[in-house]
Amino acid sequence: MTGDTQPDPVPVLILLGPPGAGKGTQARRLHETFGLVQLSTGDLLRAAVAAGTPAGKAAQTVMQAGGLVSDDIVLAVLSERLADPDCAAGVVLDGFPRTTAQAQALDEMLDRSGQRVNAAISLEVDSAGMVSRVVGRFTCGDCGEGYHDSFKPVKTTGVCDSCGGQNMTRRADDNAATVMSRLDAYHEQTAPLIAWYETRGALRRVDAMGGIDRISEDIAAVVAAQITTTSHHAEAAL
Ligand SMILES: Nc1ncnc2c1ncn2[C@@H]1O[C@H](COP(=O)(O)OP(=O)(O)O)[C@@H](O)[C@H]1O
Repeated sequence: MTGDTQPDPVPVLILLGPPGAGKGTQARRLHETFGLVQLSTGDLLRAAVAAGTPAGKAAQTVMQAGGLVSDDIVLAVLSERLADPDCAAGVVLDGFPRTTAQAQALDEMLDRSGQRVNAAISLEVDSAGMVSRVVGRFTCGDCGEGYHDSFKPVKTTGVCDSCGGQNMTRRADDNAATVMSRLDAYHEQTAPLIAWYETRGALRRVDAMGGIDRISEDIAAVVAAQITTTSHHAEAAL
């Protein structure tokens, strides 16, 4: 420990990139490789919608239209989840921050517990190809494995190749019209965060157009360096 009140710093990683860039897939792999907790504000909001909470009811219409949910709602669901004990292992944020105001709020939130963003990893893709990547994708609701009608079909319709589950799910907002709006929201409100983190020396760029395994390796190299740095900081503070 670094003192009576300050816990050791834990890694805080951010995945940046448009819808379809592979943030969810790569965040899941970072969980498997490094034990980092995947915090997806999209998942947290979808859970709130499914549970019919006031936040979920307010978010639902905006999500169906492909716009951005208000910072107040997003910050509330995120900070509640961040307070869970498992997040002390380190987190990978997927889909957050999405605006400069959210990035500032995150810095303030982390600052209060002596933490900081270690790296914002930008998944660099050709945006023009993202609509076809997103429309047609589906996920195993049991193990989380991702598939696509054209690019990665299952061997047996309705059955997960990975775990054998028969619980395939498709997101309501993965239709062409909503994806176009989500891409517009990304370019207008989220893409400026790339320069924002670059200015702060935290940006790491990864080419995310190749095979999933190669991309995972490139991301893992960035994360491994950050985790080493974080533990050195903790040791130096002893
Ligand atoms: N940080 C956020 N700020 C505002 N809205 C968000 C945020 N994260 C998720 N959302 C809402 O949830 C939707 C789905 O987000 P997400 O699951 O991250 O998918 P994707 O990155 O593929 O668009 C977004 O279109 C938006 O309406």
